Amino acid sequence: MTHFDLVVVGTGSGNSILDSRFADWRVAVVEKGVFGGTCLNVGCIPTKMFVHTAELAAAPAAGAKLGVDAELKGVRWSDVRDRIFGRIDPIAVGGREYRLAHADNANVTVFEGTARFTGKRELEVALRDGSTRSITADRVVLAAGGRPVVPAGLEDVPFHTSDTIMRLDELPARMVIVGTGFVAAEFAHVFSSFGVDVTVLGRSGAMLRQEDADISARFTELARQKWDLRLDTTLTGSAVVPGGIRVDLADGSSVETDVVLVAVGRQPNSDLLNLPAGGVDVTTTGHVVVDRTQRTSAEGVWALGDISSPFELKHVANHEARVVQHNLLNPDSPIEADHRFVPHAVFSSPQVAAVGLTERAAKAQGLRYVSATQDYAGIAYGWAMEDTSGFAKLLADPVSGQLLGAHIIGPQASTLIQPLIQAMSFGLDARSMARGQYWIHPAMPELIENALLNLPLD
Ligand SMILES: Cc1cc2nc3c(=O)[nH]c(=O)nc-3n(C[C@H](O)[C@H](O)[C@H](O)COP(=O)(O)OP(=O)(O)OC[C@H]3O[C@@H](n4cnc5c(N)ncnc54)[C@H](O)[C@@H]3O)c2cc1C
Ligand SMILES: NC(=O)c1ccc[n+]([C@@H]2O[C@H](COP(=O)([O-])OP(=O)(O)OC[C@H]3O[C@@H](n4cnc5c(N)ncnc54)[C@H](O)[C@@H]3O)[C@@H](O)[C@H]2O)c1
Repeated sequence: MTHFDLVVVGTGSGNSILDSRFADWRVAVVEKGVFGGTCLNVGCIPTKMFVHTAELAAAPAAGAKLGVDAELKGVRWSDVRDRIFGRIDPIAVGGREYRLAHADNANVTVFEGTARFTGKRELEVALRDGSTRSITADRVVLAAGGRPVVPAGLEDVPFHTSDTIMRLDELPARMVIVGTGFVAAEFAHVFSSFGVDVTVLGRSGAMLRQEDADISARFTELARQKWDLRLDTTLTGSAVVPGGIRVDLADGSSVETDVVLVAVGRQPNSDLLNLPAGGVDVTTTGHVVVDRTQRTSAEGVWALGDISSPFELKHVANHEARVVQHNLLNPDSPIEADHRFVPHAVFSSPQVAAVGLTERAAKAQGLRYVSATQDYAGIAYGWAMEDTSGFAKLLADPVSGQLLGAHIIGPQASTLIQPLIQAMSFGLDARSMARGQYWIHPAMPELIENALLNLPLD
């Protein structure tokens, strides 16, 4: 049994905790998979590299209505894939090497295997070579993330998740995507832009239904023009058939495809950790229970990121890692995580970005609010793009002008949202934000300026 000052389980955001301030701590890092976790290897970073490439592939088709006749000659899938992972894989390898061998990490022991609790702050690691190691620690950080959920009905066919779909050997002609959330919206955009015939299956009647209803409705309407949307139905079964895979739906229809991508959400990896032995409580969804300082129910055990957060976003995992880092180093002056205004963006086509309350949530909370929208079509840069479907929607307190929620669907939504996140985080009211600064003309942020001015404040 080896004792450590600190054990970190998971090398996604957990890996960023360690720096020179821990140089005289005895630290163990446990990783069962690839160094760097989901975001680097199978999440945010490669997906956005594919999304950017998809936008280039889609551009010729979009040019025609502006009078530019261009043609997509082809997508060299294996070159795209190998360029992206040729950049990412060495980062994961380098991160592993750094922890294993660099002088900065003389105090760090890396265990490559799966950790599970055997007692309070006592862990057993099943190493990849088949052996086990028992370790104890004064402090444990759980940063073990989550994994894709696989629905029933796919027992008899091969299928992909976001973990594997980006490494396909070749681009298929047809793809069925099960799910209508972030992963479905982003990969439907990527693969359809590359020429794949995409079908999306959803249980509910809309895509991105967690978004504000106006955004979800607009996204669904646009998605229907590009992808075969089969909504309000569920997958009941599937079979391998000559030439592909048949997916059967509850409405009695079926779809034939070459590849199935499952995108129905993620579950925390808490079940791999034998948490009851460690005294660590979980919610009914399997998320580790944490207080505002990221402490779990077990003394000396902290958690961060997807294993404990319902947000399942990298910027949240990184923020929580900084909170845990501070609290490990400064136990007498702990800080709290700030989850007031957590933004997100869906990098599909169109992009969607949001922060704060949807109109549905504002109503449910009984808040007094006013709302306003501004179409891209009504701003000069929107004319330049000939955009006819994008808009921003703001919700604000009618008296104070404080923003309650902001929702954007359209080009560069993920960037345009940032000043609104800033305004909400620092309490800047809509009037001051609109008129207390210059807005560059005729740039896209005029969308935000006009949406702010459209708010019917008291
Ligand atoms: C396809 C996709 C796209 C995404 N895009 C975005 C995006 O654009 N923006 C955004 O903000 N977020 C995005 N996310 C979400 C983001 O990737 C996650 O929120 C983030 O990576 C979570 O970080 P984490 O450190 O909590 O967990 P992870 O990065 O998942 O790290 C957990 C690590 O723990 C290891 N582990 C698990 N159990 C054990 C165990 N018992 N013992 C040892 N090791 C263990 C795992 O192998 C893993 O390496 C995306 C996710 C996916 C799937
Ligand atoms: N741009 C980003 O920030 C980004 C991108 C990708 C993923 N992510 C993160 O990863 C998480 C997982 O993404 P996701 O798209 O898998 O989940 P999600 O929660 O966004 O969407 C899952 C969808 O699948 C539906 N669903 C659930 N069970 C189903 C079933 N049996 N059959 C059909 N549909 C079903 C749900 O109703 C939901 O609409 C997200 O919550 C997000 O936080 C973020």
